[in-house]
Amino acid sequence: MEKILYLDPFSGIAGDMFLGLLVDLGVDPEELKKRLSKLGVEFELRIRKVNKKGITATKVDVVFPGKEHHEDHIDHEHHGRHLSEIMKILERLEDPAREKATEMFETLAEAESKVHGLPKEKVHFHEVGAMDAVIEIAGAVAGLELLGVEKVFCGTVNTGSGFVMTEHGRYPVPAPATAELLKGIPIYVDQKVRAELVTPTGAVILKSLVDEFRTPILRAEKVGYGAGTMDLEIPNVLRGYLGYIEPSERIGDVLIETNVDDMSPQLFGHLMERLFEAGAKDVFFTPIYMKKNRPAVKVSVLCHESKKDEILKLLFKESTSIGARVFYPEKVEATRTVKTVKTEYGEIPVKIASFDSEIVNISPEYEACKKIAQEKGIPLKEVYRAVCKSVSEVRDDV
Ligand SMILES: O=C([S-])c1cc(C(=O)S)c[n+]([C@@H]2O[C@H](COP(=O)(O)O)[C@@H](O)[C@H]2O)c1
Ligand code: NI
Repeated sequence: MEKILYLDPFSGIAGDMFLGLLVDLGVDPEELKKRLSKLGVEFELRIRKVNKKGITATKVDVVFPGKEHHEDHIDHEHHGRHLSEIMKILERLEDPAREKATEMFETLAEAESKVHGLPKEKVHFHEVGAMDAVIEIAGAVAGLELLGVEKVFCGTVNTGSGFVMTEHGRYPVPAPATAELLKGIPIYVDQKVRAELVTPTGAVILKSLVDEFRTPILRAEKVGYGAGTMDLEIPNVLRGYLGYIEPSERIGDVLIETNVDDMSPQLFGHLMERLFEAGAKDVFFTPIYMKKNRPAVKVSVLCHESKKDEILKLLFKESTSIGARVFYPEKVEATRTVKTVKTEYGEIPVKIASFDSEIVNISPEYEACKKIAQEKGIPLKEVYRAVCKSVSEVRDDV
């Protein structure tokens, strides 16, 4: 069954709140620190239990040596950073975290660039947030991997309201960069909570890591709370449910099929393009022989049931079909997690698929293997061999 995380941001989200939630849900801080040590940045994760209006939550503070209280003064060593400097740091991560974290910082830079009318390369990340955001964003990606979360859902996001002091001066809440990042995400500006509940880092975590903004029917195995810094009249925490989608929810997709025996082959390419544009998750054509051995093509379209009518209408408009069959397939998938194995060429992430509590597939992370093959000047298949050798030796632990 698909392991999911459902976020309930009734008090918004910031980078530290998301990290606190992940630890509260079971991420091992040592394992998280180990993955983040690849950044080559000296920092500590100060983790403690706090009480927010009666709710016990986990608070994570990113602390840089000698900069114990960076909130009350601009920390000149971390004073503002340009995108290029930050990218060099994030490039030290291993895939898939590297790719996702760099994409998230690009997104943050694009928002800041749009708001201030600056080219992305000239964007100057706000002093206090720059290095915190690096750790918080890389930690968010690594933490989801460590929890084995396969899909993230999120409810409507409370942005808070009022004004906040930033390096540009008093800014409206949500801050302009936050508002830019929250485009397309369901939000509400809670006039009763006069505080900044969503920061740009929190917003980019939602934008890049949430798969669907809706409340699924789920069964939670764990409920966690990540604490924010401020004390508000509401509990300033980010709540998250770790669990599984309820079977009835799994019938989210429909499979639409129709046989077409009198349509010019030229039209099939256009039909496929239009179906994908309309939001089909997959489209495929199967050659078949119908009654009296008439050659034909079975057109199959997989889409979310909310798209069914739109897809059916398009199918009838763009093909010669006037009828279709609609199936409600139950989707069965292996559970996927990422683990790191020690090999003679160093630690390499492997993707593990399990079904019914049994490992059914193990595949080395291609980008990480390719990087090692290039660095060591050895064939890629040699790196794969070393991974398979290590996996077979430690299969029980993997
Ligand atoms: O970090 C960035 S890009 C940033 C942009 C803006 C603008 O609206 S422009 C404002 N801020 C403010 O800095 C603090 C910390 O934000 P983090 O995302 O770094 O936690 C917060 O008050 C933001 O509103 C940051
Ligand atoms: Ni700004």
